[in-house]
Amino acid sequence: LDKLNMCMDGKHQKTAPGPEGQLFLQCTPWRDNACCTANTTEEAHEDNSYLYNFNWNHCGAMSPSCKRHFIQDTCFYECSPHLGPWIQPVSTWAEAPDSWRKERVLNVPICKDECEQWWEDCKDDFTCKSNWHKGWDWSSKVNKCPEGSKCRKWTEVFPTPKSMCEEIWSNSYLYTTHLKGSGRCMQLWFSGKNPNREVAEYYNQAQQSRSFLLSLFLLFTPRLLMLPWMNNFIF
Ligand SMILES: Nc1nc(=O)c2nc(CNc3ccc(C(=O)N[C@@H](CCC(=O)O)C(=O)O)cc3)cnc2[nH]1
Repeated sequence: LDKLNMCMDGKHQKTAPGPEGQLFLQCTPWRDNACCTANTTEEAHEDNSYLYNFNWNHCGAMSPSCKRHFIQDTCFYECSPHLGPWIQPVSTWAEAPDSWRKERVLNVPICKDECEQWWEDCKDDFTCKSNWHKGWDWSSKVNKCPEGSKCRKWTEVFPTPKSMCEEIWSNSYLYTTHLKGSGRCMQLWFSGKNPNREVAEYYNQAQQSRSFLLSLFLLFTPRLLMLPWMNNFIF
């Protein structure tokens, strides 16, 4: 399994990444190597698309400047072949019955400048919820604000860019202080060669050396000495 070139077992992703000739508009940067199909990328540009029947306009029409970021997020989420280091199994018993996907991404390091631009462009919009994954009223075909959550100013629901990027998709993203082009954060926007491969390489290395050090530690530390520390996990 190649963590640097794979697709998550989500709702719409392909089983393996590969070239796609005809990706649509904002998703075209992924055409050389993508986890999405052409159809998915067309849907990504629609309101209430069949992808998730998700209604961006749940508190009045979302502004075009804001919506383009959500379209780009959808392209990134559906098409990225370099999310391997952040893919996690969805444990149906611990989390809510999250049956619409088998895997998710957790803490993908998003570039500070992209997150801030996204938030700036949505500042004058409205929403009723900070987590858009859960708790909607689905009694009609699309999501509506549930009873008791009123539409509020974007900046009231999300006081900072960090709060928006991290909360909106249940910590899919981790806000960083790195800038696009640094090779230390994932970019939703790019043209030409996908800059996220080397970012995935960097974080994959870091994860591997951390788990190597942990295994050394476990190998050489007598279990009895660890008992007091193990109490942390029992109490
Ligand atoms: N970056 C990124 N990360 C994501 O995880 C992501 N996820 C979606 C998918 N969005 C959604 C939103 C709501 C429901 C939904 O059906 N919510 C139900 C609960 C479903 C369940 O937990 O089983 C609800 O209660 O509202 C599904 C997918 C779209 N873009 C993303 N973009």
